[in-house]
Amino acid sequence: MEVLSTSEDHAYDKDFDSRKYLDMFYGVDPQTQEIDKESVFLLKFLKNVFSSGHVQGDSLVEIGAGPSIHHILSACENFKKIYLTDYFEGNLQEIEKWLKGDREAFDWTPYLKFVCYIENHRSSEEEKAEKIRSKVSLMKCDVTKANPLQPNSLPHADCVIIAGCLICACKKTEDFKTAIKNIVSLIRPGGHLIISDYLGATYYMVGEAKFQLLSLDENIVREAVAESECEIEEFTMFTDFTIPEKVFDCKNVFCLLARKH
Ligand SMILES: C[S@@+](CC[C@H](N)C(=O)[O-])C[C@H]1O[C@@H](n2cnc3c(N)ncnc32)[C@H](O)[C@@H]1O
Repeated sequence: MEVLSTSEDHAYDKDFDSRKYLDMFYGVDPQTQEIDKESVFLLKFLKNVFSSGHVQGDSLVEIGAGPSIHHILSACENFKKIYLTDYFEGNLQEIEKWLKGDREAFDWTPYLKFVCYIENHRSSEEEKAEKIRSKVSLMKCDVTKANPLQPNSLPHADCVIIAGCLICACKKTEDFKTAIKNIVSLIRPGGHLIISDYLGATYYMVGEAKFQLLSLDENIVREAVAESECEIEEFTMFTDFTIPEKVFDCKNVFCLLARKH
């Protein structure tokens, strides 16, 4: 049975299967252990940002991290504390399994290996995993709230990452713009915002459940970032997808780095 969902009716609490999501979008061929081209694009972008030396500090917050840890594989070298946050408790529990070294946890080894390789082995896979385990705290979030971390709060962060979340959480362009303002309120002046998301996508599947997406274009993204007191420093796009259209009708994925005034 197909369930068509938006985050408005709390679809992510009801229908999102964290483990199925990981297996579908981040599982690798057991023989080759190769990660997909889109993840390669994103991890190289993040490696370049964090090895540049100008995006670092005390704390980094990832908003809407889902059940995944791969967006902080390079960032873990540059921050003392990292907060991985998501709307759905089940996603945080999935990350917790990995942090605790649970045998049932998703295996991020191919991603750790790849990032160590592109970073010229400045840390070993084990050292990187240990850094993440010692620095990460988990927290609930909701990008529709003026303080997305409510009822919690944190000192202003040096950097916030949000990837593949806003087109799931927002129904209209106006919601998208408001959500970006909410997220930017977590960043200190001069701190950085990293966004990665999809353009022109309208749905994706996790098992039998179908999730609606907000179809964005580049202009809306640029406008929303400009209206949130941030200036875009880098904007890059990837189009060579291998994901079947019946699973995810994505057209382009972008990554951007912006600095808060
Ligand atoms: C497609 S998943 C992306 C997860 C992860 N960032 C990744 O790239 O694999 C979308 C995520 O958005 C989260 N989400 C949905 N509505 C949200 C909201 N209002 N606030 C914060 N996160 C939300 C979901 O719980 C889910 O983890």
